[in-house]
Amino acid sequence: MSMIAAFYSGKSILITGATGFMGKVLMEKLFRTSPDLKVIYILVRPKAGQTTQQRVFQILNSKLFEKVKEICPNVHEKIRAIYADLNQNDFAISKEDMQELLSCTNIVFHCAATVRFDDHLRHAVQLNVTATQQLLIMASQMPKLEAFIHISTAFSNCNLTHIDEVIYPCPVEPKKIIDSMEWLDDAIIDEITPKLIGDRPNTYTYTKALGEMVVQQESRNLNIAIIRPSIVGATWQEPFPGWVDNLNGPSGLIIAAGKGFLRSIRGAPMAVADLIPVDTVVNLTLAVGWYTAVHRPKSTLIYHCTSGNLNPCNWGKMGFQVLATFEKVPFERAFRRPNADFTANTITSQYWNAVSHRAPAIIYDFYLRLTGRKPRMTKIMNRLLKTVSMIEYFVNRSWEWSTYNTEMLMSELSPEDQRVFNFDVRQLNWLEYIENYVLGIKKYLLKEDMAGIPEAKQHLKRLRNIHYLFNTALFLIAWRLLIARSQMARNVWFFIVSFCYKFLSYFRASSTLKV
Ligand SMILES: CCCCCCCCCCCCCCCCCCCCCCCCCCCC(=O)SCCNC(=O)CCNC(=O)[C@H](O)C(C)(C)COP(=O)(O)OP(=O)(O)OC[C@H]1O[C@@H](n2cnc3c(N)ncnc32)[C@H](O)[C@@H]1OP(=O)(O)O
Ligand SMILES: NC(=O)C1=CN([C@@H]2O[C@H](COP(=O)(O)OP(=O)(O)OC[C@H]3O[C@@H](n4cnc5c(N)ncnc54)[C@H](OP(=O)(O)O)[C@@H]3O)[C@@H](O)[C@H]2O)C=CC1
Repeated sequence: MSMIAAFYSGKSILITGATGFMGKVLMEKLFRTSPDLKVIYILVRPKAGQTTQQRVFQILNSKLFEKVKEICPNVHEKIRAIYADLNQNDFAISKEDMQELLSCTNIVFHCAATVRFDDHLRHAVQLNVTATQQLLIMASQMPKLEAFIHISTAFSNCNLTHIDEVIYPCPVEPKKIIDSMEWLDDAIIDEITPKLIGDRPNTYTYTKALGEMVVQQESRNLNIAIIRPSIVGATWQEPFPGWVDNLNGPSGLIIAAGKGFLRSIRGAPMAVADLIPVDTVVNLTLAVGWYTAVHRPKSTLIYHCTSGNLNPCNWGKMGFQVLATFEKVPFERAFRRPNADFTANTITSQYWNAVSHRAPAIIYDFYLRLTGRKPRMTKIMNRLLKTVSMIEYFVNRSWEWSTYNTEMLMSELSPEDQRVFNFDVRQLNWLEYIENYVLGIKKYLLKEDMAGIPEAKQHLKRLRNIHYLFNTALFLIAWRLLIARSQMARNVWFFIVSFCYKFLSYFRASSTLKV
């Protein structure tokens, strides 16, 4: 019997960010392994015209929850969706709901965050710092609380190259930042943002670092742990391989490469691609919840959930396998044949951006205009280039994260728990994982049917022929222009033509002699 699964039985668990990528996998695993848990409270806001109940209904009826519904048929009754907006005071939770949360919650998993790299500092602080502070204040009023697990990111200290499982202080105190966001206007915040984030690349990593400081400062006598995952990718094994439902991390770029939009990215092929499957993160999170509640460590422990030091894979290997998978299972209706590569520096990157990204987009938009349709490719390309520019920081560097606490926890688990809550990334076969990831993107994100693969392959052949035709035409035009202007080019041309003529004549003569 799994001790961790047994621990969650009968518990009331509060999850923030349950509608997000990681939150859904966390809920799924909890229901599948501990169907006897009492209730999962989730803080949800209405979104995209859907009420909180409709959102929960949609999640429970998704493919991700198919197994859960077999194991825990009354799962609908065990989820309590509480209307909440983490941007508001007291999260806009009603008095009755707040009372229930405070009096019943045993474990808190705080996953909610804004993960946008370019978020305005005010908003990023509100969600990643102030909301964390408020949740901790709530937690301190929960008499039955056994553990509070905060999800941060391994990149919260990406300004360092070696990162230990400790909290690194930021120069300005989070409380001062929170206060100043209340009275500074947007223009001033914009002006001071680069100074505040310093050598971090964006507001996301900066506010996640502030969030960790808040956790440390507000911990009081709570049992707290922090988990720092690196780049979270599709599921490795559970509930099935390759599940992914958003464009964050590499997923959006894999689509862009598979559809032929992304042809080059400035990156270091030998840099470590510190990807970590979402089910691995969730398994560690649940193990940490158990360990923190049962063993009550004296201080707040931080767990790195990374792959680089235990089972490294680099961007070159990853990109190569992504491209190899496109050969077997191409995406439908590609714009161009998938053929992306890493470039080494800014100059070559700008060259390829002009030649391989902007120029084809302009030509295609010209074609759309000619055929009476609305041009759209330049807009798509500009968006893609913006995304790429934000991600480049992470594909040009390698980091070393120590994993003492994570390895210590692994050794504390029983063999059964090590199997059911496996977070040993050394067992991960990267090539298999990446292939399943690409397949998962095709199935669950793009919702493409496997039956369409022959047609997708046929489409790629047509694109290849168009490509050859276009290049030949381009070459002939360029050559014709050159001949018209340069005596030297004319001489070369006549030399080649006469050489070919002599060559052919020789063969014709020798074949006549043989007869
Ligand atoms: C030697 C070997 C040779 C072989 C070579 C082969 C090489 C070839 C390469 C092949 C394939 C590629 C393989 C992988 C490449 C490298 C990937 C690197 C990924 C690295 C990620 C590192 C992140 C690490 C950070 C830390 C991790 C975390 O903690 S948090 C999680 C990460 N967070 C994010 O990823 C959020 C990123 N997103 C944003 O910040 C914003 O969305 C944005 C700034 C990107 C865009 O903002 P904007 O306001 O313009 O747009 P938005 O309103 O958000 O969306 C508009 C439309 O764009 C779509 N969208 C959104 N995000 C993405 C995305 N990431 N990619 C693509 N498209 C995206 C969105 O859906 C909207 O579409 P519509 O709804 O249709 O309008
Ligand atoms: N994905 C990754 O690569 C990594 C993620 N992390 C961390 O993991 C955690 C989860 O990330 P992930 O699941 O990928 O992120 P998602 O963007 O998929 O999910 C974010 C969640 O936060 C919720 N949320 C955001 N704003 C509010 C709000 N105002 N009120 C209520 N809820 C809100 C979202 O709700 P809604 O659906 O309503 O928008 C959603 O449920 C985050 O803390 C992130 O920093 C760490 C490392 C890597």
